Amino acid sequence: MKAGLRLTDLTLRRGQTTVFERLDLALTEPRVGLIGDNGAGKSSLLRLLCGLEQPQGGRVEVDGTVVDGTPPPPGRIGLMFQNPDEQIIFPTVEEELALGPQAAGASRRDAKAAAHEALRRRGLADWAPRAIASLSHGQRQFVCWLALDLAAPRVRLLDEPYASLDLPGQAWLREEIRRAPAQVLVSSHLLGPLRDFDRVIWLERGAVRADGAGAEVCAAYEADVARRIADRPPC
Ligand SMILES: Nc1ncnc2c1ncn2[C@@H]1O[C@H](COP(=O)(O)OP(=O)(O)OP(=O)(O)O)[C@@H](O)[C@H]1O
Repeated sequence: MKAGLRLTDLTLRRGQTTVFERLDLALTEPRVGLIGDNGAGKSSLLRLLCGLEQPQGGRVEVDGTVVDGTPPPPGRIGLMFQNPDEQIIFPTVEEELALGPQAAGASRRDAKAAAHEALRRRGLADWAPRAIASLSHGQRQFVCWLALDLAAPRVRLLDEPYASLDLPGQAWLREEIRRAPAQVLVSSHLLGPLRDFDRVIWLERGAVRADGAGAEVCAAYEADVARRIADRPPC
């Protein structure tokens, strides 16, 4: 079984909108960035990879197994949602963080202990009993990352993980991603954290516009955006 992600001849339509038409991609690098304008297809790609969306044509494979809509086994692939409220299901931080270890077979007690330890190591021990409803949007994003980290899937998909993080939070998450023992795909409008990735894919209306080293692809996208802004007719 070959480790990695593969999309073959993939077509996705939503109503009248064709999101992807016969897209082919093979992703084996440990860090892959996804960039592009709103609506380019970044979230759709991540949702296809974890089976939340089914294509009309083609195939999605994770580590050689076809994604067919049945839930993946614990430990294979996990998604950090763009909106934390779509991901978080429990009312308190410790319950949410205990979910991954429990799904992997830990007892309730051990899962809670793992949740507490993960928080303690990050200087957040007092978060354990907190109600999710009492956290800010950015703090909920922390919880989503920690939940994914405790679930420890081999592949981690992060959809706009920096969207609500302050500057210290962005630096914290960059470091967490750098150290994660997993393949990580990050969709982001914030380009800084992706520049040192081995591979960044620029999606444009569901097609690959550029694919290569992070620094080059991010610079090409920025130059294109600058051109488009310069070409805009004055208001
Ligand atoms: N629930 C939906 N129903 C119908 N069309 C949708 C839906 N969600 C997204 N789309 C369409 O699918 C296409 C891809 O959207 P997607 O959310 O994957 O883009 P994105 O690159 O993640 O955008 P953003 O940067 O705004 O998050 C767009 O044309 C969008 O309008």
